[in-house]
Amino acid sequence: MNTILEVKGVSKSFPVKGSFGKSKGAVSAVSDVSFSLKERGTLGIVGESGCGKSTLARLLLRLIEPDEGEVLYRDQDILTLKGRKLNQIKRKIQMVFQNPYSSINPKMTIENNVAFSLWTNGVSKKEARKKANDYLEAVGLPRSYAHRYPQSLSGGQRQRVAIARALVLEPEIIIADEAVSALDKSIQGQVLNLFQDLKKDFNLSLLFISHDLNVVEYMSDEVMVMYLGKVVEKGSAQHIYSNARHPYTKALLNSEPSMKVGVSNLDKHQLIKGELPSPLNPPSGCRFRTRCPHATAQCGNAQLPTIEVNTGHHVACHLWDMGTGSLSQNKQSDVLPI
Ligand SMILES: Nc1ncnc2c1ncn2[C@@H]1O[C@H](COP(=O)(O)OP(=O)(O)OP(=O)(O)O)[C@@H](O)[C@H]1O
Repeated sequence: MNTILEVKGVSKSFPVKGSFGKSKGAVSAVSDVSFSLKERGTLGIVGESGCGKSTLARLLLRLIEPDEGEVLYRDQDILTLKGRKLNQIKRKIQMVFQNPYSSINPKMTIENNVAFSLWTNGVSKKEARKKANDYLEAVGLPRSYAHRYPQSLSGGQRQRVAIARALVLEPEIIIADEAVSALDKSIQGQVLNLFQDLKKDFNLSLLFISHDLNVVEYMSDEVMVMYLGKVVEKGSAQHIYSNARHPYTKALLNSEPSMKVGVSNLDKHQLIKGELPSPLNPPSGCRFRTRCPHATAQCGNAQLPTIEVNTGHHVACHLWDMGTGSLSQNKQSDVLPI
């Protein structure tokens, strides 16, 4: 499969001001992140709240500008583009946000919500409405809903409208940022299946951002795990879920209750030890070292390499082959039971 999007060494810090506007430094939200998304593939991006997932998504859409790095869409660095050329590519990358209650306009009918971006791109009202109705149907909403207002729809139905609005511009990439997190568990599955169907029907490539490991496993061919703005591990979903090598990935997997039928791991459901360090002053070297039960003095070394432990499976940990299996096999004092 060809690469459709390649991200190289992207970083973003936000300046933070204290009282009287005095600078308190900068939050390192995304630090030297690189990955590629394959054409018609799904890359899941996973990590705890605050690890930089949404900042990364906003950087890819150029809603904010990175401090450094490259974002290549079909080999073209979109960070260097301006005007019409940039707009053409921006249409090809669309986003579905977490909250369907705030992301669609409550004062517009559903049809107009979907048609709006076509009007602003110069499509006639008649043509835009026709297309909007086609895409509402594609996401499973009856055409009779077209003249309704968002208030009359459930959360799942609103998210379908948000998906139709993203699709109507005929993108090649959809970035779904916590797109099912605000929905009831019973509705989440339907929306995930909708993404899977649409991906096939419209030849889409998906960047699927979520803090929910079960959701990411269900959706993704490849997975990237982030911690405090850094990539700690990436590889095929199979490698990550069956043979995780970074202590943070292992800890995350151990803290997630499985939703697979017949699997009960609630008894080993554990929280990761310690507090997330402040992104204003992240630890040097491996940013997970302050919470890692295996950390050594070497982990503070700023030049720690990322190691390819298997084809396409990269781990930012020099202890990747310690063979400890999982945190559940460590001393009980290393982990906190829920
Ligand atoms: N505009 C901003 N100004 C200052 N700090 C910011 C800004 N946007 C994000 N941050 C900080 O950057 C870090 C990463 O935030 P981000 O929202 O990208 O994480 P996330 O993984 O998407 O978390 P969540 O799932 O909670 O949204 C956090 O420490 C956050 O407080």
